[in-house]
Amino acid sequence: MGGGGGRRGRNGNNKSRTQRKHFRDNRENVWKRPKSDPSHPNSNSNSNSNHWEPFNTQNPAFDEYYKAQGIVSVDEWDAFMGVLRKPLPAAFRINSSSQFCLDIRSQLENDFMKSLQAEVSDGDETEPIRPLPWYPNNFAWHSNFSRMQLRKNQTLERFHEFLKLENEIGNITRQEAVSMVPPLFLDVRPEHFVLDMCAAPGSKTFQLLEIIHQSTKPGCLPDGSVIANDLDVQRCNLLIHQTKRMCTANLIVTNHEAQHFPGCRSNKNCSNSSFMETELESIISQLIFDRVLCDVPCSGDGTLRKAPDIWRKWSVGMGNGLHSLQIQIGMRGLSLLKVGGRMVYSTCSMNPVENEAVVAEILRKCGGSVELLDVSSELPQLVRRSGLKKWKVRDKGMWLASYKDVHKFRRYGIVPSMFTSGRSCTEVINVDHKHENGGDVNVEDGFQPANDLVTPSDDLVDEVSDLPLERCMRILPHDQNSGAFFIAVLHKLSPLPAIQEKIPKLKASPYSINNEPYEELSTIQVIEDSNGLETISAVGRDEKLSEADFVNNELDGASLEPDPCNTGEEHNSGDAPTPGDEETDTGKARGKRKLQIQGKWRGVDPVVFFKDETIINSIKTFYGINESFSINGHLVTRNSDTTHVKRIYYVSKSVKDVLELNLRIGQQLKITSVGLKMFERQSSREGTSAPCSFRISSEGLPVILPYITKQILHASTVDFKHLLQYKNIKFADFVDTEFGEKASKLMMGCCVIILSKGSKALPDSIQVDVSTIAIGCWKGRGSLSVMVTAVDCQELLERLLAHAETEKSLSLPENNIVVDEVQDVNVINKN
Ligand SMILES: C[S@@+](CC[C@H](N)C(=O)[O-])C[C@H]1O[C@@H](n2cnc3c(N)ncnc32)[C@H](O)[C@@H]1O
Repeated sequence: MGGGGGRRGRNGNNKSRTQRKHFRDNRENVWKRPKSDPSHPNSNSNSNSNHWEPFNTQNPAFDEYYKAQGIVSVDEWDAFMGVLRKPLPAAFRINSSSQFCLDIRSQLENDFMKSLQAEVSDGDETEPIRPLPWYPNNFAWHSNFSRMQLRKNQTLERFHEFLKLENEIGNITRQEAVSMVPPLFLDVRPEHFVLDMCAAPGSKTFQLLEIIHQSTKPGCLPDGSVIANDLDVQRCNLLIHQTKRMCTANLIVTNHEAQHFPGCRSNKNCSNSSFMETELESIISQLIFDRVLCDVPCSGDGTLRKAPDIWRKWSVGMGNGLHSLQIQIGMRGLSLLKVGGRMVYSTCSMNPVENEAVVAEILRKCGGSVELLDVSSELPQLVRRSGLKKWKVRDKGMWLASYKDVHKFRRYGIVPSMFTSGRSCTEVINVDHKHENGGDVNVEDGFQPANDLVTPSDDLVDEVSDLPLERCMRILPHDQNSGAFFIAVLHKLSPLPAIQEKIPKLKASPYSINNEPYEELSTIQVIEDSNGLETISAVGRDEKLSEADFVNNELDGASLEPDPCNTGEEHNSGDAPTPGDEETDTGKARGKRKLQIQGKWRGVDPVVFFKDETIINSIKTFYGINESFSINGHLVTRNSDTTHVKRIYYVSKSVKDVLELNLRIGQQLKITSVGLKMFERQSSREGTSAPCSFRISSEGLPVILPYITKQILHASTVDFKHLLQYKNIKFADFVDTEFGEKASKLMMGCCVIILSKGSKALPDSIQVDVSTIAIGCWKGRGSLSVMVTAVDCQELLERLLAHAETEKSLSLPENNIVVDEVQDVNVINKN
């Protein structure tokens, strides 16, 4: 496929030596920051200089800590640190459930791989882009350019534009390569019910949804679904924005502390239920999941190449402070997992206290009901290292030989589970007494606390874990030019034992809201019955947020555009868009205002089933929606006053079941976002005279398309392209006059135009399939207008042109007409 290369005359073989050199120089770039940055050691705060200086990538505490942990051998240390100090190459993933995924892969393989090589190389063998060998179907790619280079280097402009556009549409997702790994080990299938416990900003949620949606036919929804949870409400909004590109009816976004995620147990025999007895038998009575992703908050030192500021901030305390929370989240995840299910525990940290120590403690607590899986045969091309069997604990400049030192040196916040043995104080002391009695060396007597100048000798920590921690995986940057990650795959064999635990007061984590600690001292009790269903009782901080939590809070993702399906959307005074400008209301200022409004109403607006028969019937009649489309019970809104509903969302069967459960149990689940926007009230000037007051939204169109029998027409390729280009065409101006006539006879209001395969408009009754391209339009008095965003129009046009160019290059005689149409479009472009 030709992509856009030919059209823009960027075939690249004529690049000058200077340009190539410029590229090579750029590739050796290091991160830079303004010299006047006050946090920079060499900064001169009075200087207005525009000079950029390399980030400081030195942190002696980091070196000392990791040298002692032995995550790499002494020989490798320099290579490891060398790569860690280099910027991270960009990586991205093709959305495998996108209609255009094969086209995009082919464009990368056949166009960009070659053209980029030609543009940038001068005998340089390094491939500018290449598929990640361990990712299935060549759907994930590594680029040797950092994000900064992609933005700054002119020779890469076409590729950068391609990435930007496809990312915005949702056909690709930029994501750090190693962050793509945990969902792959989760072994998710389309029928699975998956919990993503700490999900924001949502790149892994997106991957999970892709897997769930894989190979679903048009108009069908998968049986499975994903609940994506995050404690941080602003990051939840980023997640909603990310996953909106997926157009899914199988996602629920919630806002809970993962360690206290509600079990939503309902009493099936509850007599005041509004459900029929027969229905009760088939509905779920508690949330238990087939798969759980536990990608916990962590110190993040695996992302040093992407976020070099961590060099300055890093301290041993970051990992130590999160250890207990990580265990709690892991335990909660396992208690919500079905017997036989898989949970992946992962962090983007290299620190064993956040990794092996957490996994070891989870295994100890679960006492044989959970096993650590050996997944060495899965993804064999992914280079990874075995988990550590022993590690060292450090606190405030001191190495601690065992938990006994914690008391001796008054190290609060250090818990037994951080140590390789996982033993508590009493256990350690008992062991020492045994040693004394047996004539062994008394560790305490002989122990000299290490200080910052002393590297711990191996005999300080001589214990080796007897748990199979080597089955954990640590991905290190210098093995395959990536970031670092830690992954452990757990399998639940039987119900968890009853666990009685004291949870110590936790330090504030980097993710806490307004720097408040997550939890006061509390007691948690987990009791699991023989079916694997459990109850959890805990006393914890109620994380209700006040309006003040939102106001003036900038979001770190600059492109954030909150999704209207968030709480409070019905209270927003924004006018419904007029035909032709659907979903174009994405200005940042407006986004911020909406966010504040969402904050105000968060937790107040429940999700309600939309049951207004008059409206539903009017929609069904207007679009001729086939009876086989499950509509009743699948529509929800956030406004119980249905006369003022602006948007109606569609939910899959599995999501519907969860919502019904949540209603029965008094809305324990705090739902931030749910459903696929399917219908939107049309309140434009034209809309008031339309017989149906709801139009079909572009997100919902693919799901309902096979069931629409009225207000639908097939357009020839040329007329379809003209619609995308001009946005509004008078009936008399269509090339195919018959089509123009048919369009004029549609009812006033929303209609659907399908691209005919071939040059002529086909009969309007043909079946839709995965390759069907359709857009929502507005039939007005004298013309048709598209109701698709400008960026969607652009992407569709480019894709159609790319197809036509491929066909042209194949020179098939029957494609002559298509080629003419391409020329036609090019001529229009020039004008
Ligand atoms: C490593 S990030 C998750 C990245 C995410 N899985 C992804 O792939 O995009 C950790 C997330 O945990 C969230 N978090 C922190 N503490 C939490 C808690 N107690 N419960 C739930 N989420 C929490 C943070 O807001 C942050 O978004």
